[in-house]
Amino acid sequence: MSREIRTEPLTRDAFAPFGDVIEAVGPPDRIINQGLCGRHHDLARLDFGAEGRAGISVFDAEPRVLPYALEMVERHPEGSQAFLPMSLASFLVIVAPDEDGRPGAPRAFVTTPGQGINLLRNTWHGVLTPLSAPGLFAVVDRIGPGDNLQEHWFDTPWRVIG
Ligand SMILES: NC(=O)N[C@@H](O)C(=O)O
Ligand code: NI
Repeated sequence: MSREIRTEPLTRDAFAPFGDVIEAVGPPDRIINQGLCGRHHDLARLDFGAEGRAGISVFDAEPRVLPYALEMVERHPEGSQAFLPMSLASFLVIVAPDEDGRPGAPRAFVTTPGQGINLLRNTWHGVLTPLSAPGLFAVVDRIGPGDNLQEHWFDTPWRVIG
């Protein structure tokens, strides 16, 4: 079985089982600030559980290049995790379906500049992978008690190609 994953463009529909695409697309839901700002409202299914709260952190991640060796995926059983780039640049988003507690075949999406993403709670995903510098992202995820990280290391890495 090929261990290659070809990247695909990020679309709302393709990503919906895994999370949300956060972007200003189409007409804004509301015009605010005396008509000088369009609000694209409530774009993500955030979830921090009963014992958690929302936190905002900044990730400064090293850029990766394709082909990219995907050695592991992880997931956060207690909450969602959103990545909002602090620069107009594409980045790689790798997710995988769950199959009886293990990740199935991963999918690799490439965002367009201006897109951010929100991962639903317990969604298998690769760690943050910018494709250019600076790899600066605002990250909205759960702050709270308990272990919110489960990792799965592949016996053989997947090879993500463009
Ligand atoms: N561990 C951590 O905070 N980051 C990862 O969850 C990630 O998805 O990058
Ligand atoms: Ni994560």
